[in-house]
Amino acid sequence: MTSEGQELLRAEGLACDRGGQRVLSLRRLTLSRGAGLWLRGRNGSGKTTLLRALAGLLEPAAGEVWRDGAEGLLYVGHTLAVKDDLSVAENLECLAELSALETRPRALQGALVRWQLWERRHHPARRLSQGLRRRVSLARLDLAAARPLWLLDEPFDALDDEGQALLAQALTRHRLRQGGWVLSSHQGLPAQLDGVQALWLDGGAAA
Ligand SMILES: Nc1ncnc2c1ncn2[C@@H]1O[C@H](COP(=O)(O)OP(=O)(O)OP(=O)(O)O)[C@@H](O)[C@H]1O
Repeated sequence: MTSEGQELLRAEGLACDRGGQRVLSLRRLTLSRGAGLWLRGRNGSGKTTLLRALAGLLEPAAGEVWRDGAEGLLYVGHTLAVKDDLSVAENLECLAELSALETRPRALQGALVRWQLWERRHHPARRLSQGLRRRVSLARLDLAAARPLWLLDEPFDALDDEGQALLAQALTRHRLRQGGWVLSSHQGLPAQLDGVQALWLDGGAAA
C-alpha cells in the first residue's frame, strides 16, 4: 500500500562528470509519489546527465541516488528509438518489449488509439513526421502505468498542441495514480501542468 507524499526518488550530494569535466553538482533532489518535477536550464546545463544518473544509467562521480521500489522506472531518452522499417504498431510493441512493459494486444491497441495513431498503425515509421514519431515513442507511457517513476528527456520536443495535450494527460494520470515523474523541457509546459515544481540547472550547479 502506498500513500500520497511518500518519497519515490532522492538524490543527495550528486556530482556528475562528462569527458573528465564536472558538468553537474546538485545538493539535493526529492520527488514524492503524486508529484512531477520539471528540469530547466540552457543547452549543456546537465539535464540529460541528471536524468541518466537518476535512472542509474550513468555512474555519478559523487553522491547517491535512492529510488523507491522494486516496481522500477521507465526512462525515455530524447533520441527517438523508432525504426524506419517497422510499422507504427510494430514499433510500439518493440519499444514495450525492450522496456519489459505491458504487451497484450488490447493494451497496445488502447495506447495507439489514445495517442491518435490507430489510423496509421500499419504505416512504416519512415513516413511519419518528427512529431508523430515522438508520439509513437511516448505511447509506451500508456503501457507503463505500473512503473511508479518516469524519467523523460525532452518528451515535448516536436509535439504539436494536440500531442502536448495528450502527453500532459498521461503525466496527470500518472500523478493521480501516485506515480511520479521528472522531465526536461526547453519549452514551457502546457497549462494542464501549471504549478509543477521546477528545478533550474546551471551547468555545474543547480539553483
Ligand atoms: N558523452 C559526452 N562526453 C563528453 N561530454 C559530454 C558528453 N555528453 C554530454 N557532455 C557534456 O556534458 C554537459 C551536459 O550535457 P547534457 O547533455 O547533460 O546537457 P543538457 O542540459 O541535457 O543539454 P541540452 O539542453 O542541449 O539537451 C555539456 O557540457 C556536454 O557538452
